[in-house]
Amino acid sequence: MTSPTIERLDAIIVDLPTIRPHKLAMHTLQQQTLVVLRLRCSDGVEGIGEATTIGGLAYGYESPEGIKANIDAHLAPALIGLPADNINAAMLKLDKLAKGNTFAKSGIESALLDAQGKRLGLPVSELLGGRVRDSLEVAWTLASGDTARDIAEAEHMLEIRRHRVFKLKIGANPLEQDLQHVVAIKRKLGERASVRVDVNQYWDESQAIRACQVLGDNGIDLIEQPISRINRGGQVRLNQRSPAPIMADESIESVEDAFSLAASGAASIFALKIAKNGGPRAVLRTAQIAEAAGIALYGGTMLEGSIGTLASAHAFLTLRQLTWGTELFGPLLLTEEIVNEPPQYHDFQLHVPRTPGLGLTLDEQRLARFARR
Ligand SMILES: O=C(O)C[C@H]1C=CC(=O)O1
Ligand SMILES: [Mn+2]
Repeated sequence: MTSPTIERLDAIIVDLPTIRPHKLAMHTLQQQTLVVLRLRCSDGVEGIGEATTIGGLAYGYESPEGIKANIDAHLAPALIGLPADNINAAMLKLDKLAKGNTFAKSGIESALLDAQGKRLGLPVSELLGGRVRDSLEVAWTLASGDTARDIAEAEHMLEIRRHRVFKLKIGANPLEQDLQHVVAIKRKLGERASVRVDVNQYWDESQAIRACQVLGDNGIDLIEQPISRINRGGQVRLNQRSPAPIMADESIESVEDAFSLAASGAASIFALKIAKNGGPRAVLRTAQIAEAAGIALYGGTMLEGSIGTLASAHAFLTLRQLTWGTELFGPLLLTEEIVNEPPQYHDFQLHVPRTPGLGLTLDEQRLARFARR
């Protein structure tokens, strides 16, 4: 049997409004920009993928415009004519051709898996070896910038049984103000919710030493990326002395970073992100490193829309342990949807049906409406 070949790969930049401003230490999102990938194959099958980052170049080394330019000029031409059903061979060729570019590679790997799943009638989770769960706990990020508004938002999420785990974005304000904000929210929610913080690298070690102590003493369950990814020694020391566990996020820009962090003992939890590792298969390599090192796992997001969220979810469904759940809420932050099958969130979980591929089809009209011209 001859293999179908890859005929075309298009990268489309899509701008979608958010339900409210989303304040991170380095950037406030007023809208989110997705890069949607369409991979067309000679057997008529189309795979879709997504390569999305946060805040242009404020968060990571790739911007939406850069992702598209590199795909158009370098990655797409290298894929044309390759067998569409050999994902190992296609990704190997891209790894030889391009250093880094994990966001672009993640979108492409997702699209290849989606196409292969549709071709074989199998969900992506089954292509990845099989799921061990059908749904994932999903945390919500409180990032309105206002304590009272964040508390009201959390109460509403508990009431409608959508989220009971909350991640607070801090780091941009003076330290004392941030600590008061977090402690006030935890006091109000009490044992009804797990409250965690993400500092997005904004503290230095001297601030983090005290802040981690205060947060741990006040019932905060997890502290994400308190200091710079560059300060490896500081991360190791904090991981040893913080009463609340430390999670690595920005520190992981590749599977190799994950190995090096595990070897130096710099975190007890890893945030898994397909975009940072180079795709749903690549992120499972980081998960395996963590498992071997006794590091716990959390399913992270780059605030992707439905395509990137489902690509992540299919990988996370296959994990042996996912102690800290996920934050796959990206589609819920957007006011508009570009797929025909919006992801299903209820009872604190994202539920992933066993439909072929990622289980999504593009809503062509809405895609055309929001695509950047
Ligand atoms: O983890 C990050 O740093 C990025 C992202 C994930 C959730 C959220 O609100 O922002
Ligand atoms: Mn983070």
